[in-house]
Amino acid sequence: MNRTMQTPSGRRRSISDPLSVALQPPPNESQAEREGRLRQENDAKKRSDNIDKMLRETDRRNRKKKTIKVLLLGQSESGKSTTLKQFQLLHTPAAFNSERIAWRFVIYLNLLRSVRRILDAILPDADAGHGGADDDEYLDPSEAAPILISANGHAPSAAAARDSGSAAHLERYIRALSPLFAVEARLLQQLSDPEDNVDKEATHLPGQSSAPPAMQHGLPDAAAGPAAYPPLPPPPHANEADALSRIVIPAGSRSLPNSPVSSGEPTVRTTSNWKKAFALGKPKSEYSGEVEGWWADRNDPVHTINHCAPYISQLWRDRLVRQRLHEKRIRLEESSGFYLDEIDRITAKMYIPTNDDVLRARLKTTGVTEHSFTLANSDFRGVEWKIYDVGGARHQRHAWAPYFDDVNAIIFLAPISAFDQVLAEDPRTNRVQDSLQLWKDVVANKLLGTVNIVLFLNKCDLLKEKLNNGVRLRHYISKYEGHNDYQSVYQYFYNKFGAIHQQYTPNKERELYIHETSVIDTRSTKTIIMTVRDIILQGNLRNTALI
Ligand SMILES: Nc1nc2c(ncn2[C@@H]2O[C@H](COP(=O)(O)OP(=O)(O)OP(=O)(O)O)[C@@H](O)[C@H]2O)c(=O)[nH]1
Ligand SMILES: [Mg+2]
Repeated sequence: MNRTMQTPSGRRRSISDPLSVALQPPPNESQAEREGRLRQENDAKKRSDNIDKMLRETDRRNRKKKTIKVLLLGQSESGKSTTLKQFQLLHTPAAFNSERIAWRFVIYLNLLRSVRRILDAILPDADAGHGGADDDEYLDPSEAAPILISANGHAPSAAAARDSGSAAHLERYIRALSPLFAVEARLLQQLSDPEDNVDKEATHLPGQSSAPPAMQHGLPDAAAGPAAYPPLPPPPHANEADALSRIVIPAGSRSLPNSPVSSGEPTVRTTSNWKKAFALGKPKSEYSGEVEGWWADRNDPVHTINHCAPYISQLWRDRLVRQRLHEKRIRLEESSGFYLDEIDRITAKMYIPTNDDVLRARLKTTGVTEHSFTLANSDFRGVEWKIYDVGGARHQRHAWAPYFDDVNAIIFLAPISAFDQVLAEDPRTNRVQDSLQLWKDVVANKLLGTVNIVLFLNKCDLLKEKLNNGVRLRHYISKYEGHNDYQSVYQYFYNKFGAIHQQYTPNKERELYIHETSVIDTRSTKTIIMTVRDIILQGNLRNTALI
């Protein structure tokens, strides 16, 4: 049976333990020896306690300073910035709210881009420039891939558009909406960084025209269209026409004024303080940071946009326009920054973007954006998170590598709805193919061998919609032999991305976490972000042997 003894530190030790035996006082210890020994033992205990305290303190300080760096990767339009917005909404809602009003301008630009896409499509003889050939959407990189959906090999029928009555009818929209081009040019100029915008081309705006004054204000020419078509609505506030731009499109014109950026996509350098520049006025509410009063400013773009709203609305609902878009296989509903179904709300004078509006706004990233936060209610209080959002277009990817050195986790976004689309920067490359290649490069990277990787198979909402609309995966991926329903297609992509990781990762121990996401959906994304946060934290702590 083991006996026990009490040490000076109060711990009980078994005397069968050799250390305990060695610590036992000599059997014939004198009183003086005993006092000396106890003094020594007490001193040793004090030193030991001090070391324990220092270690605890160092541990606490280390934890406090611990930073977890997460890199968002994926091709352009995969949803990286949208994911970052979701992190902001969850962790720094006050900052998100204070920036809300600045997004109004990006949303206007997105709306105007949709209008431009439609007008481009309905221009008289717009097919002429294409020589009436088969679909060649992918031949012109300036044709934004996310909007133009891949061809199915049939030449579009332009019979209806060649009808002269319908052409005149469609032309009237172009004239009625021409004031919007000046607004678009002005907003793009304000938002874009001229040094940074590689897409930039000369702004080309027609000068004053000899068109009748009514047309100069974008008012419809009632006599121009055949009676079979409903007349365009009268301007809602004719007295505001003065504030409208004077850019006009001459009748019969075959081109629109160029967008100041060739891709028509607003881009902003991440270092530029565009949100502040567009914040306008002083915040009114401490909670929302929302401001009021811009509608009193006659120069605010809302006046022109609001004035043109009924025409935009009619354009979007027009049977002939829809037919033209259908012939050209343009599905604006599936494109980024689509607001045409909510024109009245978006163009209202006192419009303030909702969370969903901000999440759906499209602003291409150049450079790198950093977002930091600490978790307030967590066992791991004091851990600082830094999320890095990068540009995903090909010419932006060189900026990723410097972050590989000390990143702790990667969230890779692959928009699997894009199986029928091509890259805007390279119209010969299918977007899912590009995602798979990029994924392979990331998972095979040796520098990232110990980094936690989370994969978001994103834009699942659009994937569902696309498959429901009858778009067939087999048409674009000939090897696919499964059914064309959502579950089968999702599983196919799940397996494909998973297999690449398994095959190419330099770290066979690494666990891969795959999530089915639609990152514009706040509720589901919030849950996913919280799960991912815990996975990353635990993985990282395990790596650094903190637990
Ligand atoms: N319907 C739908 N739209 C999405 C989803 N994720 C992102 N989007 C939209 O797609 C567009 C592009 O998303 P971004 O987050 O800007 O893409 P990005 O990866 O940051 O693109 P770059 O900055 O060019 O690298 C935005 O208009 C988003 O609102 C999604 O899951 N579903
Ligand atoms: Mg981005």
